[in-house]
Amino acid sequence: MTSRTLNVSGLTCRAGGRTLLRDAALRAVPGESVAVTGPSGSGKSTLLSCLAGLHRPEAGTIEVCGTDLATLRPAAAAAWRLRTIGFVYQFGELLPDLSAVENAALPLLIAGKGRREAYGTAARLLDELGVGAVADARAGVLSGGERQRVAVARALSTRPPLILADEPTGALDEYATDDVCALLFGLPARYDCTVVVVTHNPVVAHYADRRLTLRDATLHDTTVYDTTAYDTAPDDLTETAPRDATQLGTTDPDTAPRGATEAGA
Ligand SMILES: Nc1ncnc2c1ncn2[C@@H]1O[C@H](COP(=O)(O)OP(=O)(O)OP(=O)(O)O)[C@@H](O)[C@H]1O
Repeated sequence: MTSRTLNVSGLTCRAGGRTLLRDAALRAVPGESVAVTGPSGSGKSTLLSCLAGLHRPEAGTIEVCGTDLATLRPAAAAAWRLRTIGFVYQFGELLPDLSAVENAALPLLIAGKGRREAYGTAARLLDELGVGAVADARAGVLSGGERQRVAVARALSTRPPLILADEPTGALDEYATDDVCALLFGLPARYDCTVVVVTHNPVVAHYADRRLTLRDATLHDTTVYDTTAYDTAPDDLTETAPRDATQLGTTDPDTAPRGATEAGA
């Protein structure tokens, strides 16, 4: 059986006096990307916070790479997070007075790596991600697209199995958005990680293997599955659907994969 990066079930979460998630399920494997869309204030960022162990849910189980987050003590959680999760935010959130390579090396330095190793790894990653030329530039002068590439390098520097990105293209024009999407959604194939992206933008969501919509506290699978790629009977599709380990627990006939409701998924 494939080991899962994410194995979430029964997730119920409240914030600001509202229930944002009710009995949500989410599974994902290495090499897979998931986009989460939904109205403003529906709880998408809070979902990411739950996955990172930064927001404790009211109910449910969140396992990330086999670790049940409920068992993590706060002191251990930070070190676990550093090893396990890379974050990409809307504006890159780089330290503007540090160079690109210094920003990308930070998680490694915090993790206790020596300067030579940290800077060497960061410089290689910047090269791989197409921003080697600006490695020594101050982060504050980078373009939006460059900034996000450096932010992705920083997120990847400790080689975490899970990358969480919250509106990573929200501050970019359409060209830079395409560019950053190609990079971000290409990471699972290149680095065998799992990428979860929260976005308002359906164009961005379209890049993902799986698309979820959070609305009225329910996480729907809104992926359009290409059933023509399979020559199996419809009943078998729930077993053989693309990247079958992300399972979202929806029985909504409007949003479930074709064949899934007939199969009782
Ligand atoms: N720690 C908190 N304390 C109080 N309210 C919170 C907290 N975290 C989130 N909320 C509230 O929960 C709701 C969902 O917030 P969240 O940021 O998760 O939504 P979102 O879908 O990411 O929104 P947007 O797309 O606008 O960024 C909001 O009404 C927000 O004010």
